[in-house]
Amino acid sequence: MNTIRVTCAIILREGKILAAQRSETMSLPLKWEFPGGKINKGESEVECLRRELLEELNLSMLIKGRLSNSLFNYGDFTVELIPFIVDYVESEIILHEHRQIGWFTSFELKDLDWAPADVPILQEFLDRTIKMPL
Ligand SMILES: Nc1nc2c([nH]c(=O)n2[C@H]2C[C@H](O)[C@@H](COP(=O)(O)OP(=O)(O)OP(=O)(O)O)O2)c(=O)[nH]1
Repeated sequence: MNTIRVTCAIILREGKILAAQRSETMSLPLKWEFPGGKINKGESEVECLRRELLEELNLSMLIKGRLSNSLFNYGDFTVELIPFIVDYVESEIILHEHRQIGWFTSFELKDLDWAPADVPILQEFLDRTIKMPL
């Protein structure tokens, strides 16, 4: 089975978390996700995340930690989603691909319609923030 490796960022800013909604024309249309993207050949996970955040949102980042990878089989392919927790670095966010972004509390995040591969990651993140609030 074809597995694609995808990094993504849980971006924190003053107790809120950035989530991005995929556009109508992307795969998984209108699903919410953590921004990021596919790892290119020869690229490290961190290099990939840095590049994708700049390309998609014009955003710089400061890595704080990681969560567990999530494997999800979408039928034609499997995604291995590789999540990092990052601090927001002041910059003007410019949307290049997404329909919209929002800053949400942990509580609000649960109500979004997530890409399936994100669900275990969101759960692990929420479990952590209950033990150690943002
Ligand atoms: N960036 C990102 N992608 C995710 C998440 N959850 C999830 O299932 N995905 C999937 C969607 C895509 O199939 C793939 C990421 O690809 P991408 O964002 O670099 O590329 P793309 O939308 O152009 O994908 P595609 O049109 O080539 O299918 O991982 C997530 O939280 N963030």
